[in-house]
Amino acid sequence: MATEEFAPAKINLALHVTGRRADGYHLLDSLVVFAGVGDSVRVAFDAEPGLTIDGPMGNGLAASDDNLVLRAARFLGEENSAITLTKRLPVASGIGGGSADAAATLRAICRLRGGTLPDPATTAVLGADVPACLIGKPLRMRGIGEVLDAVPALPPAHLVLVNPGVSVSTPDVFRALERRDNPGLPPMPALKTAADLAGYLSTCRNDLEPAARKLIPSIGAVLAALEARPGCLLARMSGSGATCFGLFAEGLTATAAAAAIEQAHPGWWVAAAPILS
Ligand SMILES: C[C@@](CO)(OP(=O)(O)O)[C@H](O)COP(=O)(O)OP(=O)(O)OC[C@H]1O[C@@H](n2ccc(N)nc2=O)[C@H](O)[C@@H]1O
Ligand SMILES: Nc1ncnc2c1ncn2[C@@H]1O[C@H](COP(=O)(O)OP(=O)(O)O)[C@@H](O)[C@H]1O
Repeated sequence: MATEEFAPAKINLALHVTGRRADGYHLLDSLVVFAGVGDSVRVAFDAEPGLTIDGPMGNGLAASDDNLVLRAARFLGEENSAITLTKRLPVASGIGGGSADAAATLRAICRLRGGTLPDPATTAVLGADVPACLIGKPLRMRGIGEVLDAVPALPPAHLVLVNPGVSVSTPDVFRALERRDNPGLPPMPALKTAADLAGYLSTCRNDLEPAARKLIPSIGAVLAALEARPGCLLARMSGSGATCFGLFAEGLTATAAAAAIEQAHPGWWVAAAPILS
């Protein structure tokens, strides 16, 4: 008995920091989508228990007890699962790879058991991004990540994701914020085209970007490389960085932009993928 689940990259198309709780966690207002690039998690109940990590980004990620896939298995009381994680997303990069892996593990275990998924809000103990990753569809994320609302259908659009090869500590970025009382997302009008989506996003922000850019100056070069590509409608940082996305209307244009950036910057991680609906 085994099953495999896709763990798509989480992208914060907009991320406003609107306050701070007494426990230090930040209140967010974020438009979150998922991209057609990600890790894979394979779970088996009838094999030697443990975690095996492979894939191009597997180096440097320990298969230790605190790995989010093992924490997710323990959350469901299935610590004796055999799990293989194929890591394609860069670690600590603002696209929620660990949270996506945890959510994929929860989905895989529930599928194997033939049971229902846990209430997403209860999974926030695994990480603030895990509830959103468990739903895996475009949504508005508030609270510290546990308040999730559906958003009107987004138009078809493509992303080019670029990471300069530098990992970022999420707590360090939150600590470096100069303001924590910013306004929330503006109301979202009907968005029919990718250009409409870019127009709306241009009225939004990623409030973590200035702090992240101070810590990782190469984020500026990543944004400039995306903005310089033909067809790039808008470029922004995702999450606490350092991964940035460029928004494109056409898949072929996005693929061409990704190829050009990869050629010019061999040390960067680059991927082109559609926004999942
Ligand atoms: C910033 C975001 C935006 O989606 O994305 P990433 O950059 O991680 O992808 C998330 O809120 C990150 O979620 P996640 O990575 O699951 O965070 P957690 O493990 O729960 O928290 C890591 C640390 O970040 C800080 N933190 C996290 C979430 C939040 N709303 N406020 C915070 O202040 C806290 O210092 C916490 O100890
Ligand atoms: N399966 C996993 N994949 C990635 N990171 C993990 C995993 N399990 C634990 N971690 C830890 O979680 C931290 C955040 O990783 P990640 O989710 O990739 O960050 P981000 O949300 O910023 O993209 C890292 O410091 C990493 O060591």
